[in-house]
Amino acid sequence: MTDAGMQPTLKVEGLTKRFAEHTLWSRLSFDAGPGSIIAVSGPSGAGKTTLLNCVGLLEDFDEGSVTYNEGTFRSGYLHKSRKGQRVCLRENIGFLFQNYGLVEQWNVSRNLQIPLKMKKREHRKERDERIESVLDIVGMKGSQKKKIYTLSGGEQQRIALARLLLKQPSVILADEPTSALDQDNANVVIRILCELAQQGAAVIISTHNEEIKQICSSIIEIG
Ligand SMILES: Nc1ncnc2c1ncn2[C@@H]1O[C@H](COP(=O)(O)OP(=O)(O)OP(=O)(O)O)[C@@H](O)[C@H]1O
Repeated sequence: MTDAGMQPTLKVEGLTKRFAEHTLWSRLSFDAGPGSIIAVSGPSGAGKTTLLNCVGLLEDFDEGSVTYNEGTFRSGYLHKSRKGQRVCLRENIGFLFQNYGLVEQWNVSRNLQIPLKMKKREHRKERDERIESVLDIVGMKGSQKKKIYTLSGGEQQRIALARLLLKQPSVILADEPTSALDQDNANVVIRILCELAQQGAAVIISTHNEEIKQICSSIIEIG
């Protein structure tokens, strides 16, 4: 998944997840380098969402490790130190969820200021220009003042994509990002994820969608 000699952006080694006596998946290992698009595939209940949550440091796992450029997170890391997790989430990881993950009561512009604020204080004009530019890319030009709850699901997912374009995370974890969308909106999601990969992100997508699997450099089957 990475070129020989190139440092992977993300390294997953021997990852195992259990709920009580039930082992969801065990000893999963894979690398993801800049530009790679990896599908996570498997039947309903196989643990695709749980895998993305574990790789994205939102949920602990029972064995193994997840390594980003900043360091390695081993099983139990959530009980030890949350600082590394917070830095990694802020600097490296971007999510694209089925429920869009936006603050519904805020308008589009305020939602899109979150990644910009996290990076550095920018001048207002430059910030607004960048927001305008990414909204144009996702086909949502002029929507800055609209409240999120007034937008359709497809429009909300476009705003979530605009947020990824602003944040430029090195790893993007997308959980069934097209499952609730019509074909036009699904095409936008696929196009932007490909662009983000071309710009150097490693993209991991849980999906049942055959079109998405076709753009992936590899597929991880679970369950
Ligand atoms: N906190 C939890 N405690 C116990 N079981 C859980 C917990 N979270 C998830 N599970 C179980 O783990 C299994 C995998 O769930 P997950 O949502 O990861 O599957 P999935 O492959 O993404 O499914 P789908 O394709 O339907 O979205 C399910 O049986 C679920 O009930």
